[in-house]
Amino acid sequence: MTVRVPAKVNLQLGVGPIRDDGYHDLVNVFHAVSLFDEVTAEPARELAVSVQAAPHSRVDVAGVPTGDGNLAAKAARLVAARLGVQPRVALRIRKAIPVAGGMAGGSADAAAALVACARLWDDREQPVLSRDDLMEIGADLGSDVPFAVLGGTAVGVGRGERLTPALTRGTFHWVFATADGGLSTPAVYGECDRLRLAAGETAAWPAVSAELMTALATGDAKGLGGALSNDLQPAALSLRPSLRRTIDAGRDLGAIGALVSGSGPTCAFLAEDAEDAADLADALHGAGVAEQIVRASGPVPGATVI
Ligand SMILES: C[C@](O)(CO)[C@H](O)COP(=O)(O)OP(=O)(O)OC[C@H]1O[C@@H](n2ccc(N)nc2=O)[C@H](O)[C@@H]1O
Ligand SMILES: Nc1ncnc2c1ncn2[C@@H]1O[C@H](COP(=O)(O)OP(=O)(O)OP(=O)(O)O)[C@@H](O)[C@H]1O
Repeated sequence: MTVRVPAKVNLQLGVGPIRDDGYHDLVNVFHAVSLFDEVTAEPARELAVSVQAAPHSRVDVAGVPTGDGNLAAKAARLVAARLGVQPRVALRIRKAIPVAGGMAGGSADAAAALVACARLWDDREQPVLSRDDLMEIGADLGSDVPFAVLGGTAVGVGRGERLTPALTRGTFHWVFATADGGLSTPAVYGECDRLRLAAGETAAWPAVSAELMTALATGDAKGLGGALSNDLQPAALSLRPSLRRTIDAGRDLGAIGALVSGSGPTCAFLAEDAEDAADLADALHGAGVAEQIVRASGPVPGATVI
């Protein structure tokens, strides 16, 4: 049983006030792009996880846990518990999504494991667990996991786990610049709070950008490029100042939108069409401002059995 699962970029990440549980209320417009991890689930004597870079990808998997710390292992345990079976499965993860890169790679693997294990253990005409059930289980694993199950483009509120699909038209063409070494998501949220406090700002309640929704619904790439926003970007730039040079290079080289992806350090650039994306990717490669340059398009479906 093999499941393919996409990375995400956040088209709008509005970060509201910090809540009593330590999370921030968000307006989080997720967009799934064609950069995929694959997770294969096979019956085994006991739960085991192996991780490798996908063929032709140069993802550094050294920091990814292979034991119970792996989000895919946690996902398998939760599905087994819900179905009342033992989690006797070997999970083989092949990663093309950068690790700790702000593209939700760990969440993607968790979503893939949810879908794969449900198929393996709940294989009847009327499955006990629906896609909605898997998204609900996923929310306990991480705020980004439900979206990796759903895919497409969607607006997330609460911690980002309560999702509504968004209307989109056509395909958007992206170039991603990965960085050497990741950024910790809690550290980036913490830096966002620190910067706001130091500036005497109180976090406003975020609202969905009408301009962004219109651009998505009409397939207007230029409009989308102008409406991209990420409240975590100042924090990511504060923790990794070299990203400023990457963002500026992308803009100078013709990107119609440029921002840090989620908590970073991957930077995302929007191009007008596939041809411009290829030119931009070549130019960014030549500029030497990133570890790797990767092209992808969106929206694409969420975790899918292949
Ligand atoms: C930055 C994003 O990737 C944007 O989609 C997400 O908001 C982060 O999602 P994630 O990696 O699934 O994060 P989680 O595993 O749920 O939370 C990790 C940590 O990020 C911070 N966190 C996360 C989500 C949220 N709405 N507010 C937060 O403050 C908290 O410090 C939390 O302890
Ligand atoms: N299957 C997995 N793949 C990658 N990292 C994992 C996995 N399971 C657990 N982790 C841990 O999670 C950390 C964050 O990884 P991840 O790649 O999900 O970050 P991210 O893409 O920045 O996440 P997000 O965009 O959701 O904030 C890693 O450093 C690693 O220790």
